[in-house]
Amino acid sequence: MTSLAPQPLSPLDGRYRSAVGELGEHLSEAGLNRARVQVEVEWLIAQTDRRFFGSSPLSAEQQARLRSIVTEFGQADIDELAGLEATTRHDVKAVEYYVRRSLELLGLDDIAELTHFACTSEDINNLSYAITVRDAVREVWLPKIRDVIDALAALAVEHRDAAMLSRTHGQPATPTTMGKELAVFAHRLGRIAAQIEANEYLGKFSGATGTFSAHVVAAPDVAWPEVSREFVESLGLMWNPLTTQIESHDWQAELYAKVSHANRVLHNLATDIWTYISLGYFRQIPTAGATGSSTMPHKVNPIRFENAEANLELSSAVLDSLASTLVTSRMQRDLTDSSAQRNIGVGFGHSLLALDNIQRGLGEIDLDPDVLAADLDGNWEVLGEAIQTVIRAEVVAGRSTITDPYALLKGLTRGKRVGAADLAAFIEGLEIGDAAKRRLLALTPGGYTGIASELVDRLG
Ligand SMILES: O=C(O)C[C@H](Nc1ncnc2c1ncn2[C@@H]1O[C@H](COP(=O)(O)O)[C@@H](O)[C@H]1O)C(=O)O
Repeated sequence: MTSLAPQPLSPLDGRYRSAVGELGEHLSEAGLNRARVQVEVEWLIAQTDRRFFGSSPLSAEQQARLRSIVTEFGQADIDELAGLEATTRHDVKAVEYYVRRSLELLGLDDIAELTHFACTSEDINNLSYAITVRDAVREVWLPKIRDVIDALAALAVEHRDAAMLSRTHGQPATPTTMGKELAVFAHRLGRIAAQIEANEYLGKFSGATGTFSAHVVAAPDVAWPEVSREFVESLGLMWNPLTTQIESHDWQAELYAKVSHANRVLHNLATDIWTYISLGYFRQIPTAGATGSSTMPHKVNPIRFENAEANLELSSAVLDSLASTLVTSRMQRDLTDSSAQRNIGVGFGHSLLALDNIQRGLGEIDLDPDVLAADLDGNWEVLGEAIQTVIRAEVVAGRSTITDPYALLKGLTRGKRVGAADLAAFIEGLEIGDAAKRRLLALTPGGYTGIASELVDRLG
């Protein structure tokens, strides 16, 4: 048999590449290496700007040329780094050699020894992860979830007044509107997205065990913590002053817990829409040429929502695992974080894929008002709550002497099918005020939605 290898093992890099490829800009091996080069280059510029060890500030042109190795980082550089790592067997050392070679090519060999100066690998790695994860979240994941929230909000407004039977415990319950139910999800996801937007991205830059030992022995008079803080902040990150060799990764645990939370709410949305489709509330718009079932030609399956469900579970499994493992490291460091962090893109990739499917799925469903109306019309007993509540108010107001209205309505409706005529006859016979009676007689299941429609208007 002909060998098929090498092939991508992950579907994110195979069939789903087009949906999640944008994340690779940041959360791939190449994205990480480019950020590592950026941190090394910026550290060189920061040191020369401060004239460390008699060095001179680089000219604007020299700085621009140095920074261009970051902005023009491409396949040739990826390959060169792979070649260097094959020798060093140390990924960050390979980056250091790559930067040194770039300095040579730029005629800046005199500052070569400032490359990676006083740094441990984690000084470069933690800043690179903070940069790449921040950019992936802000430039890719958050815009996508905002697209989904916008699509949900638009559907909520569209179906603002579409009365729908509720189901609590799967049983017919006080009606609502489809718009209000979709608005609940938009509201929940909006809150979580705002929390994710506000997540902190911390960075440490303090040497082999977080003590600035090498820094101080090389230059005792420099205010190293201040230099470190300024450098970390210059990368748009928040300075972490107190760590072991590694950044403590608490910001990552916080972020992944929030994204995982968003995943679970999205999962709830996906399974609810799936259920509404199954009830016939939503029709799926068939795509020309597409097949639902390989054997049952009539079918249009809710595959967008089922794909999302599975990928949200996978994403949360990865992100929960990262959030859990990253906050522990034996004594001053072990390398488990390094191995685990290589899967950050997997966690975000499955979530992004699910968001893409939900977004597409939301664009392929049509509400069927006739099914909603028929379901409401078949469940007049849900008005039992309305009637017993009005009777209570009438009793308190002195217009009725009915004792235990709840029991009265329970006797009429519990576990029974009650039609419009039954209820009308029951209401006619009630000892309550005329206005209340008229209000109850005018009520239908579809009209018993409270202020569900107006609640949709509360969406920002
Ligand atoms: O500044 C340092 O390097 C400090 C050093 N600890 C290390 N810190 C960061 N990276 C390290 C460390 N050790 C190994 N490596 C490199 O990690 C890579 C692990 O490769 P893989 O198992 O493929 O994920 C692979 O490239 C390894 O070479 C220490 O001893 O404290």
